[in-house]
Amino acid sequence: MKNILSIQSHVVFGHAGNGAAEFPMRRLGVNVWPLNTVQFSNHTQYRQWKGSVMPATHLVDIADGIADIDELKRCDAVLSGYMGSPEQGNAIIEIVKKVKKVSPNAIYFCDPVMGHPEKGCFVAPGVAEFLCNVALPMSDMMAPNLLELEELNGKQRINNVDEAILACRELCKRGPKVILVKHLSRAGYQNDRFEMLLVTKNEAWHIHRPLVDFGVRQPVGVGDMTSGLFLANQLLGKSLVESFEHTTSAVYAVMLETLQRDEYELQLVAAQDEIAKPTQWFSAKRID
Ligand SMILES: Nc1ncnc2c1ncn2[C@@H]1O[C@H](COP(=O)(O)OP(=O)(O)O)[C@@H](O)[C@H]1O
Ligand SMILES: Cc1ncc(COP(=O)(O)O)c(C=O)c1O
Ligand SMILES: [Mg+2]
Repeated sequence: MKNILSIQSHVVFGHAGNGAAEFPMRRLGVNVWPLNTVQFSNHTQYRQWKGSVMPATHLVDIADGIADIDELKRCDAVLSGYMGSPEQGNAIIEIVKKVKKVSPNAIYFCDPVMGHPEKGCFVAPGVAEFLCNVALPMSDMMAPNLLELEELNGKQRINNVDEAILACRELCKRGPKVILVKHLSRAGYQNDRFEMLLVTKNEAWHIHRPLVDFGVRQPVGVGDMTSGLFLANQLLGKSLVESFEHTTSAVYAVMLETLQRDEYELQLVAAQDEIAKPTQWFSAKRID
């Protein structure tokens, strides 16, 4: 059994951060050790929430506790997502180093959540800089959306798929071996499809799925679920392309279930069999 130390936000009501990634990863058949960076009542796109950001020392403490019972060596991957502060980022990097020391093959998968102020997703000052300067060179895999990719690549605007591939290759030169662009949005080929890219030094793959029409109230946590599913697939020994295709297909099934139930929060439990074995399969196309 593979073990993922998943360091992300936790919401008590609904699904974002660990609350969006943990169950789908477990449903695929990997162990998850959730380490929560914040505990909020609900995700921040409700525009009001209660709760606390964990002190950075708490994160390292928990990892040290696992090391003290001599179990940190069984960690196969660290996954990081929404960070409550740049200090938490430094703590996460310290944890990654501790894990890699006792588990040299462990991978660090960084989902560089930077938020969308215009969408109501707020990230503390300094987190974006931390992700660009510190987390990027330490990570083995990264999963930015388009805005995050632009930010990581020196704030240069990306207008199309070719430019997105080039930007990913620039990131590959600085650390990560695999870049999953989990939402191409306006840089994609078509504006009536949901598109993603998978880029390594030598390959680039493109995939698309239909847009599901939620109107203005788009579900949150989709990025977190996407990163979690991709990493879980990788740890299960799937190829990059199969991981990419399964992730797209499973996320689409959850989106459909959510729309059919007329819900705002992702319907992870209702769609669990579809997460494991999606009925509709989307295939990736090699474009480079
Ligand atoms: N098939 C789909 N149809 C419509 N909207 C989708 C689909 N898949 C994902 N989305 C939405 O697209 C957005 C992706 O958001 P984005 O900010 O680019 O990535 P992230 O989820 O990491 O923040 C989310 O609001 C999500 O609800
Ligand atoms: C607490 C929390 N975690 C994580 C996220 C990221 O969610 P997404 O996967 O949609 O980027 C959000 C977005 O608002 C959030 O409020
Ligand atoms: Mg996101």
